Amino acid sequence: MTEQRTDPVVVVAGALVDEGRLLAARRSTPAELAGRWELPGGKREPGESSEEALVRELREELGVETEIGERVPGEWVLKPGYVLWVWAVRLRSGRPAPQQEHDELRWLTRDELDSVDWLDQDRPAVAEAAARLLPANSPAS
Ligand SMILES: Nc1nc2c([nH]c(=O)n2[C@H]2C[C@H](O)[C@@H](COP(=O)(O)OP(=O)(O)OP(=O)(O)O)O2)c(=O)[nH]1
Repeated sequence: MTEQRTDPVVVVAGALVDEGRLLAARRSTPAELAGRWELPGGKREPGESSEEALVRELREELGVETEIGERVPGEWVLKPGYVLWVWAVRLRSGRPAPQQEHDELRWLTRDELDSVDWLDQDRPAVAEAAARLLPANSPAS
């Protein structure tokens, strides 16, 4: 018998960077993920490109308009059948504010990345995004 294979579900997420800081978002749902930190985003809907999905998700989840930049190379398994793809994202307008899916947002310098409890499966993606997108040291204050 031939093995049945289906493509994994792609979760698209944004590495929003502003003034040398990366935006981390704390999930408020579902219960098993609540309190853990992630890169905001979500699943693509049928017919949407990844970039379109990400712009929509960031509008819904943070209330902002964004410009999608380069993809952060890599693909991270979130759970069986789900993979995470990440893009560099810049703010076009608005100031991110938590909506339904999150209850707190924080802008983190590279030195502060370990100060939040990232979802385990997000850690390698966050490390890769930070290595590519954040300055090596905290910006001078
Ligand atoms: N958005 C996002 N989801 C993540 C990350 N890491 C991680 O394991 N996940 C999981 C949580 C969810 O099971 C799934 C994404 O679902 P979601 O709830 O954010 O997406 P969505 O907005 O399309 O949700 P829905 O309409 O199906 O409720 O991936 C991450 O960094 N960002």
